[in-house]
Amino acid sequence: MANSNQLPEAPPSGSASRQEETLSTLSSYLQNGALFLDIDGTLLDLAPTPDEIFVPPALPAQLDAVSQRLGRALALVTGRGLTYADRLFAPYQFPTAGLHGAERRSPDGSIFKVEPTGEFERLKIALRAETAGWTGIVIEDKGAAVAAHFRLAPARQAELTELMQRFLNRAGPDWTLQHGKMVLEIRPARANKGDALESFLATPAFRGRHPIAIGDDVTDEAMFSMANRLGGYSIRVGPPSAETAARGTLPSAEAVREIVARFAG
Ligand SMILES: O=P(O)(O)OC[C@H]1O[C@H](O[C@H]2O[C@H](CO)[C@@H](O)[C@H](O)[C@H]2O)[C@H](O)[C@@H](O)[C@@H]1O
Ligand SMILES: [Mg+2]
Repeated sequence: MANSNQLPEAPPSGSASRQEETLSTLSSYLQNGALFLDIDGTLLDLAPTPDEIFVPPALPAQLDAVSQRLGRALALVTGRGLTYADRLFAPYQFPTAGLHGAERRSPDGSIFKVEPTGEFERLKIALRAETAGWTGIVIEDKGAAVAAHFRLAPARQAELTELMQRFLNRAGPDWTLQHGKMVLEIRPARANKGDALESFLATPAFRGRHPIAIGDDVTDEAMFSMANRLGGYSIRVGPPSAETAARGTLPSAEAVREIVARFAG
């Protein structure tokens, strides 16, 4: 799988009109839409490390207002763990898929979480120990997944990829290596963001609505394809890219937040 940072990008010409087209298509889909929102890089600006993200104070209530306008057909679909995602938008709680689709809180409030095995706990400790002297590498423990971030040490990408591949082999076939923005993650292989979107769409508040998936990274491609397949719309946040299943484009998380604020009323 290609690293999102290496995706070839389409020439910038015409990007303004593509954004206008995206906004007008989005507003028509929102009439009877169900929103599936990625968090990092889509709702929130990327930060140097996972815990340095900033949640604009107005955003949680605005998301709740949008959810209400959509008859509660709004879900967060993220690589973060479920508990972490909840903390970001407290006191509001949305239907959420965490760990790239492996964890879920369904609209009825029922929770499916993946508990890390003892062996996986030992693997995380070993990974931490092995990278302890690697200045700038940040290990993020997400329970049943673990991320190794190289945003602060980009020169280490190749050796970190090799190391994570070795740890993936040790973890076994129930896990997969997820590439992301300056990050490599070992995560449960059993689900992806597309599966999460499909299963939310089968629940009463979402059923019969047009799915709209908004994301910024490789992991969101599964959700873009699923939204397209189910008669919906998909938007990639970032510079226009030739290699995405997304049909629309928005330049930044700030642009997504502006739409959220406007639609919240
Ligand atoms: O699916 P998402 O909601 O976009 O989550 C994907 C990963 O996001 C986080 O990492 C990314 O954001 C960090 C904070 O801005 C940034 O420092 C890092 O370089 C990015 O890769 C998060 O830490 C991961 O657990 C998520 O899987
Ligand atoms: Mg993202």
